[in-house]
Amino acid sequence: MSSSTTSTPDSNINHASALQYWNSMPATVNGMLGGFPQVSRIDLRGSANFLAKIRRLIQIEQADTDTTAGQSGQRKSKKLKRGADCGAGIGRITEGFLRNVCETVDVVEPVEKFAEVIRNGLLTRKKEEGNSAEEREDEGLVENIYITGLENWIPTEKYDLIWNQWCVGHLTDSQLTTYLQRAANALTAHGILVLKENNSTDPEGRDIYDEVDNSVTRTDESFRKIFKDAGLTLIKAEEQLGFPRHLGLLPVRSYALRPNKNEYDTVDAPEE
Ligand SMILES: C[S@@+](CC[C@H](N)C(=O)[O-])C[C@H]1O[C@@H](n2cnc3c(N)ncnc32)[C@H](O)[C@@H]1O
Repeated sequence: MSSSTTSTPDSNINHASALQYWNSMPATVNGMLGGFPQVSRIDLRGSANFLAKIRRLIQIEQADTDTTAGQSGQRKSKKLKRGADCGAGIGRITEGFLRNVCETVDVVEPVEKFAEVIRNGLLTRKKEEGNSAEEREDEGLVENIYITGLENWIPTEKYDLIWNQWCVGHLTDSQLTTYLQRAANALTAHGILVLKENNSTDPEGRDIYDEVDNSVTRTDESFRKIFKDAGLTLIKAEEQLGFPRHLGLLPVRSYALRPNKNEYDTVDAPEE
């Protein structure tokens, strides 16, 4: 979320420096959001709306191939079986959004002190006398916690949803391309891969290297090229609206991706 930048390519990315930066950040929502904790609620609501739209698209596809589904889009939305919160930090997204849409969530996060917050938190808490009904309902939500960067994560489960937010800028283009391929292979038949990231607004249309947190902020065009290179189909892209203008934040875009499928091959300009 940092806004201090210089223009250099993604070859500047150095994982050790990025981890040093994140280890120096507080394990709080403020630390996760670079000093803008007030955008968290709007962001989480926007993510829930985006996912609901995607699930409607997928349900229509399922209904078309499933004669028991009845009228297109009439199927009831159930919780997804397993989701992944990638580059999860302290679990802000799992806590504020994924818990409402997934039965189980796995977490991928390279910084141990952030993962520790999730491990010791409410979402993985064991049943104890005195816990409220709401707490018991969440018991066991987080199952696996992988302490690693996405460039090294080899999924061993199948996921209905793999959510990546404000973290893939720590991967080079080639790492991101191969990571997306691995993640796509770990999706269930109707699974969805989502990236929600800042977009570069460089007037020359370049990706921007951020020397503060050691990440690259990509243009919308760069993301779409990487998705294509990874063999993925972009089924929907949408800009997050509603962040207070005076904060001067970069545009944030959500991308929903699936492995290339014949029925989507004609979609070359996804609806915004
Ligand atoms: C801006 S925070 C976002 C955290 C969380 N996604 C959220 O939105 O609250 C960036 C996170 O990316 C993590 N990160 C850094 N390098 C990473 C890598 N190579 N792979 C995955 N995550 C990484 C950081 O440790 C940090 O938790």
